[in-house]
Amino acid sequence: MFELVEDPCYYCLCFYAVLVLGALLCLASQLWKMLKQLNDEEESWAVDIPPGSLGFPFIGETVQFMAAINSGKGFYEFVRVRSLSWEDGATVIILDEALKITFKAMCKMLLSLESGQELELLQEDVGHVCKAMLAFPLRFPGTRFYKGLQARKRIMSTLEKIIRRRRREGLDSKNDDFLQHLLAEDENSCSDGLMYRLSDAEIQDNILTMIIAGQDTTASAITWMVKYLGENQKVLDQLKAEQLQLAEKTSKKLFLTLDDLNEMPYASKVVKESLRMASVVPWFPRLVLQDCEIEGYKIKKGWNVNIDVKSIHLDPMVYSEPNNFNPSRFDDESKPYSFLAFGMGSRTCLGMNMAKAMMLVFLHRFLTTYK
Ligand code: HEM
Repeated sequence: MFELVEDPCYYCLCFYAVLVLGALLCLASQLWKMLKQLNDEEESWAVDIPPGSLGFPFIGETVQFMAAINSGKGFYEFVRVRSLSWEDGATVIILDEALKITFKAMCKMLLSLESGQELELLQEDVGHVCKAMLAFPLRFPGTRFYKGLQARKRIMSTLEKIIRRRRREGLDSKNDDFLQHLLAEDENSCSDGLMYRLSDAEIQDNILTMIIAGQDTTASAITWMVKYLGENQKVLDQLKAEQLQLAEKTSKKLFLTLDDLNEMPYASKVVKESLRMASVVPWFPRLVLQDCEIEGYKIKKGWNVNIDVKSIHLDPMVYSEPNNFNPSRFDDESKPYSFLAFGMGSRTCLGMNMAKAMMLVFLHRFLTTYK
């Protein structure tokens, strides 16, 4: 008969092994919980945080930072590659970026609003209103049209608050913008009793009209301009030379001035040629006020007619080789009524100069800052 006698050391070993395994499992589960918590927090914040990476848990981007310090390029390289998100080779949707730029510029000019939550909410709501303008007018919750109406109400109440704030601050406040001028005109018209006084609702409506008329149009003009430049290397080279030369003079300034814009003769022609080819507003509807005849055709009073701008801009009788992007065609004076990008006559675009300025500033920054 044998009796199995086990070595007490064997029990000890097993006991320690179980203990170590338990401790490892415990550690792993704690680590897992922490990582999950970090991940959840990151996801819940991801909507609001700036683009880029937070790096690894705990150590962040310390390794990359140390590598940059020790590299020949110096530590600022670490900041540089992270600050210009357009530079990381990612796809840039020009229209989206241009919409942000033009919205900001418009709000600054109209309301001196440059950043903050009010601006962000306004931009979102203006987007809803623009979509609703092209939607089927169904006033049911959930439809695009309904969302646009709700967004318009919110915009109006934000503008109302801004107007009230302005009136409280007094009209001699530091803001020199469109709203301030409208309010000042209003006060004057009240005191001399000669002019019609705009109600606050009319002022709000005017401001929203300007934003809608100016944001999308200018952003799409910028987008077309970038496309045409991308397809025409010679034009791009000539334009870049002009802008780099100007940049030498303006590099110490924070802002470009009107005088600087006047020193961009070639860029101005690039803007004009882009507007000609793109015809952002391709036709204008008009109501015929009296019977008339055009080139032998009788046009009756009361008819709706459209002025077909695109056809005029691409007519070979008006512009030679109209499908070629050639800014130098504007070296010579254009034929009368041949350039209709901003309309003509009493309804000419009110924001024409602002739109041209936005496009020129965009070109300058785009060509002197990015490849
Ligand atoms: C590249 C950008 C732009 C283009 C192509 C453009 C084009 C036009 C055109 C073609 C008209 C005349 C429509 C017609 O005759 O029926 C017009 C009118 C108008 N535009 Fe612009 N526009 C641009 C930018 C702007 C900006 C930035 C603003 C505001 C700051 C603006 C405000 C207006 C207003 C208020 C009218 C109506 C004028 C009136 O009916 O008396 N536009 N625009």
